[in-house]
Amino acid sequence: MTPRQESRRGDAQPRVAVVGAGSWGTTFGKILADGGAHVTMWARRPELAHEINEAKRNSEYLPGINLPRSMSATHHLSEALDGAEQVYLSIPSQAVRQNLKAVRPLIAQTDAPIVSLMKGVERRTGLRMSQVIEQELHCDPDRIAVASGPNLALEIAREQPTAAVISSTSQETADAVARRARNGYFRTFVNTDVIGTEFGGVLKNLIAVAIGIVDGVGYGENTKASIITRGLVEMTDFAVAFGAQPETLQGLAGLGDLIATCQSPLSRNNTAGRLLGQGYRFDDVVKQMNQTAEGLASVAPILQLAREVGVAMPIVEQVKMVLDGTMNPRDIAPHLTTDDDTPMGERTQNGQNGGGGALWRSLQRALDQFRHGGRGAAGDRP
Ligand SMILES: NC(=O)C1=CN([C@@H]2O[C@H](COP(=O)(O)OP(=O)(O)OC[C@H]3O[C@@H](n4cnc5c(N)ncnc54)[C@H](O)[C@@H]3O)[C@@H](O)[C@H]2O)C=CC1
Ligand SMILES: O=C(CO)COP(=O)(O)O
Repeated sequence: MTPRQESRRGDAQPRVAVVGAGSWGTTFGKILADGGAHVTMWARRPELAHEINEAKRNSEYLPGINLPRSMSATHHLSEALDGAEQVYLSIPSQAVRQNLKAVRPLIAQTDAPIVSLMKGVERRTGLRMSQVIEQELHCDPDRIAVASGPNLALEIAREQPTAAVISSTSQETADAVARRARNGYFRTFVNTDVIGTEFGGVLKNLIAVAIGIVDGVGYGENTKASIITRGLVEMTDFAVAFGAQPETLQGLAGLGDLIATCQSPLSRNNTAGRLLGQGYRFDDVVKQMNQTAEGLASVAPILQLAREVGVAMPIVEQVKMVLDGTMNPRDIAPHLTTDDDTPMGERTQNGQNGGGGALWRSLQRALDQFRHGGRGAAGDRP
């Protein structure tokens, strides 16, 4: 039975499409199917589409996981997108623009929300994925949503209880996507801070690479806790400089994802860092990774963006030096090595963590409520 015929059987169910059948795309497809949708996956390789259809498995990316009957797959993009009321994208960030060129004519007649599940920036332009989508699909930003949070695919595929955040500049779009993408083990919160939500997902990957490096070297919990804490400061400074709400970085898409990714051996960014810390060269690490580690491609564009807005990112700078082979992984540390003699305050550049931070936050909140007719824009809300 073709995916189209199979989906006709479930016509009462809302239909959604997931473009990309790797570990996160397939897991998200399962989330949506377990939430009541009929899901059609687009897989680049026909043999993977065949395995999902016939065996209800994706053994390469999600070993041991049985997929729901209401999930099917095709390697024809047009079949996957046909009639979809929401479209989810889950392919490596560097391949998104090129794939969107094929998606565009196929969804020209619909106004289905487009949801980015990705956590990288485009290397060449430094653009976030929602910006690339807006450019390539020529669509209203209110139609675009992003999903983020502490979401290690295999744990969720095993139905371990997890929270995530769905963000869109349109509250209506965020709510519609959050309602569709939830079930008994996956709870979605919403916000309208797309910049903070996307940058949270991108930046935590870079800090997770740093954690992997020190883990590989053999350093212990003090080093890791120091990097996580100072890493969150770097993430917040960077994102706020680009217009994010600081609260978003304290939520699921910031601190939440930072904790999950830095702690888990399931994280590919963490794993790539660990190999570097063990002494493997960058090229060898890339060869060993058979799944996407977004952080490796995002380091350079993020540092370029940081320089443009004058934000210091000492930990990310050191990750780049280790990747480039210009710093011994043993020398990576949670401080700026060139600034050792100058005592620094611990707070973020926008004044978080202190009295100034509280004042800043209440001013932001007041402004925010004013802008949104009494409702705050940031903070993860059910
Ligand atoms: N795996 C996870 O736990 C999570 C991943 N993400 C994000 O999801 C995105 C996708 O990651 P994963 O699914 O984990 O990666 P993956 O490596 O498991 O799968 C990537 C998929 O994209 C396909 N692909 C690779 N190059 C392509 C190209 N040029 N054109 C079209 N398709 C291509 C692959 O065949 C594969 O199906 C990344 O941005 C990642 O940061 C977000 C949350 C959790
Ligand atoms: O984003 C993730 C968890 O939230 C997955 O992290 P990795 O891409 O490092 O595996």
